[in-house]
Amino acid sequence: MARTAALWTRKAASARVSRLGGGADASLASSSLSLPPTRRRRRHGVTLAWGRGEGGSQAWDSDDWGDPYENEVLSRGGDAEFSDRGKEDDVVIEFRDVWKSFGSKGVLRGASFKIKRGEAIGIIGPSGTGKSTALRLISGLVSPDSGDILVDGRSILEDRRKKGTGDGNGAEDVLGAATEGRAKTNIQLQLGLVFQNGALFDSLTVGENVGFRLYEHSSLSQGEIMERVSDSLAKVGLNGIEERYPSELSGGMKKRVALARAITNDGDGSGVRAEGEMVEELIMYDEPTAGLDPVASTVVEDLIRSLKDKGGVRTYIVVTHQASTIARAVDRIIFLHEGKVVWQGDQQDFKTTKEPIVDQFRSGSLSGPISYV
Ligand SMILES: Nc1ncnc2c1ncn2[C@@H]1O[C@H](COP(=O)(O)OP(=O)(O)OP(=O)(O)O)[C@@H](O)[C@H]1O
Repeated sequence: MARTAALWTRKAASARVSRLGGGADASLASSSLSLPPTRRRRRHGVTLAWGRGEGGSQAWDSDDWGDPYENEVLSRGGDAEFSDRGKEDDVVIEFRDVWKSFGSKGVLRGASFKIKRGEAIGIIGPSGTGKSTALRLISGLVSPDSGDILVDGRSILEDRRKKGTGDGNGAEDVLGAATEGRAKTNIQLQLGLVFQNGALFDSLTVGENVGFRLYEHSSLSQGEIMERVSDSLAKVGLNGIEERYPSELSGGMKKRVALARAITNDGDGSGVRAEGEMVEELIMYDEPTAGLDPVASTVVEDLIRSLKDKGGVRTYIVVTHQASTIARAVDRIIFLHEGKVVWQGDQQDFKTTKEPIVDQFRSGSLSGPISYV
């Protein structure tokens, strides 16, 4: 913590200035960055890598673009009191009739699905249908209004009931859990969330960005951290760029750096060791190829696939609109429409299904059940 605090102090002023792009995102960045990153990182226990906002490099996505303290609530895993009831061995994520609104806008409206350990899942569907929200719910950046989410068989609702004071759904309960949960919760399931865009600290070097989690959480020496950083960068095909700054990188490189950050494991969770390396149990990629040219997209798609194939990532979820990413990086597809799962199937099914919503989405036709009016 001290190391990052020093790092932060040294670079905070310029980081704040460089990240404030204007508008709503500026206030988000401002509120996010008004706290030292250590406090924020402790809140959700997931790896946050790519951020929202075209061209922006927000380091942290505070989700509701509101209360940064909400992130405190849902550190995933580990507490001995966390219920194992209902656990299915190979189901790593389960949504049970999940509802989520933002203000008066209903986003998820009874979404239910299961993701098994080892799957390469695509969550697709029309814009605004709640795909990114689903990732945020899994990572604990927001909490459901009703329904439940089981992470590795553990009910977040029950967890919050135990730790909080309310019924597991209300804001008071959330804050109650936050207060108590921070000290008690250990990370058991290694989760990584890779946001849509950069989310690199502009004022930190690539090496400092990639090693950020380790500076925050581990007791590793500087040398050990830099060794892990180099390993992660090598895995994404970016050897030797530790001293560069994000502004010196292309969009595709930034995405790969963010990916390297997501897989740089501090080893304090229960990720399983395989051949001496930590395994990320679940990585979630939010539109990892958005804005990339076709070849750069292929590089990222293959990288996502190869990180799993080589054993560094056990399960992943990709939210994407890109046909190439669906075809190349995904085995099974969950289709969301108007906040519900309307179709699920594998690649072959996706290509051939006559389900009207999927058919329209696939063809890009203006006529059909999907309406943008
Ligand atoms: N924190 C928030 N506060 C207010 N509204 C939000 C918040 N997060 C999401 N929304 C709204 O919820 C809706 C669903 O957003 P979400 O990002 O989950 O959709 P999506 O399916 O990922 O869309 P896209 O494909 O366009 O990225 C959108 O209308 C969005 O503006």
